[in-house]
Amino acid sequence: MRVAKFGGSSVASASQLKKVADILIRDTERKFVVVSAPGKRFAEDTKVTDLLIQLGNLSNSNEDYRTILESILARFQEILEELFLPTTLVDEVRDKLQSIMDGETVYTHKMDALKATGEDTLAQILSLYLNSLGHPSSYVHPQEAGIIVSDEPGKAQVLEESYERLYRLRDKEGIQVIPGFFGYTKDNKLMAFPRGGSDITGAIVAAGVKADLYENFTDVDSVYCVNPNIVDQPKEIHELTYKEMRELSYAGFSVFHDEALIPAFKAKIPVSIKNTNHPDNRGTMISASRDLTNGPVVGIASDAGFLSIYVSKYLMNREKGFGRHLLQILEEEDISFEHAPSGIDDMSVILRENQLSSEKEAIVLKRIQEELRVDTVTIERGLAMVMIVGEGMNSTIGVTSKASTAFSSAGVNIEMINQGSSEVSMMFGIKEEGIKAAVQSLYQTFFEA
Ligand SMILES: Nc1ncnc2c1ncn2[C@@H]1O[C@H](COP(=O)(O)OP(=O)(O)O)[C@@H](O)[C@H]1O
Ligand SMILES: N[C@@H](CC(=O)OP(=O)(O)O)C(=O)O
Repeated sequence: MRVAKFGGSSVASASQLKKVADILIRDTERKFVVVSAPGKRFAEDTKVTDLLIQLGNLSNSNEDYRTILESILARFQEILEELFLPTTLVDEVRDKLQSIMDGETVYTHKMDALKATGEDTLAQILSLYLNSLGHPSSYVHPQEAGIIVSDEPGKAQVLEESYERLYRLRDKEGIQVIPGFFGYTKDNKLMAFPRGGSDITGAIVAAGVKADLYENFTDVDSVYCVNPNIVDQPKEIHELTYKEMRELSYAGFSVFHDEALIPAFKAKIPVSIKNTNHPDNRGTMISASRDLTNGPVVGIASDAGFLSIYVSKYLMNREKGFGRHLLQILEEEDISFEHAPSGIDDMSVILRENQLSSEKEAIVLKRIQEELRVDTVTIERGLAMVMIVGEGMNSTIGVTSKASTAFSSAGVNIEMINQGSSEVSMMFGIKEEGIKAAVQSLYQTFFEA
């Protein structure tokens, strides 16, 4: 039994949905389907989720949202018409969006409820379409499926009890279509996962129903060893371990959500990344182990939007509780951190830039100065993290020196190295403007030399 998740690009239009139906019909093992909201049909297009967020923002600021609302409804209308399905669903969606914006109490978190409407509507459309083709299918709402999550709007996390509830879905007949991207709290509040979170729903459903395989259908033939938007036609990766994929996704391989690896990993379900447009291509298989035949480095990921808080204080190494106190200040200001490399008299804390608004920055700087009596505290924005990943990499001599040479030949200064805390990755902090040159040079060094 398999779970197939189709991303936004795979359900962006009626012609894409026809490919989805073909894939499902071809293999009766595909009993569970998780879908995203319609994504981009062409490069300059806007994802339905982004339109829904714009709708929410306009409504919150009491601005005219009619044009956006109509363009959202038009996306669904067009799909329904081209699939020869009744368009009555469009009126239901209009009423629903309107009632969310009017603040009906059932939708406690307005933005989450609006965002969820994209996947919720698409799941209903796909189920209607499969039935119209003569393949029995049912739409299963996440609440009915039993996807129970924490009360964290826009960043919900699944609760353990969901898995047992989901297991009951195994007995249902036909293809079950579940919308991705959201679940419900114990007290029935709709909560969305982080952006890109339909991958997470797919992994949760796969773990819950104890699937043999979780297939993640997208718009690329495989996971490539670098982001294809940085290097043209990079090499494909056919096998990855959970650990490798988790690190690569975290560090910028947006093809699969990093938080989707854990449920699959815990339940030991292999994940297959496939292209909806070329479903017969091999794709990428992610599992607990792989043959270590293709060199120590399997992928190079990069992500921008980080900042570093640098503090120095003479004899910091002898001051008990310094690190704890620094991190406690961040905790008390509701800021999460990503990395914290340290030296004898200094320590840096790396955060995502969106964690620290300019108001919060002033508060944090003041608190660090006053409470920790540091010699220096500075904040550097505009940083990027470049991660090279591979099982066995840290036990291979010379990887760091090859990587450093690649950075220097690209003319990119390394601001920070974090090596060794993870068994499978090495991370370099650089200035954002160096990303492209650094990744291209690393690609040449590890994959083309
Ligand atoms: N290393 C990588 N390998 C493959 N795709 C990548 C990689 N890094 C970034 N991507 C991007 O991820 C995209 C697919 O992910 P996403 O847009 O979330 O798809 P979907 O619409 O299926 O959810 C690709 O089109 C590609 O631009
Ligand atoms: N539609 C949501 C969730 C998602 O997973 O989308 P996609 O499969 O297009 O990445 C988003 O855009 O964030």
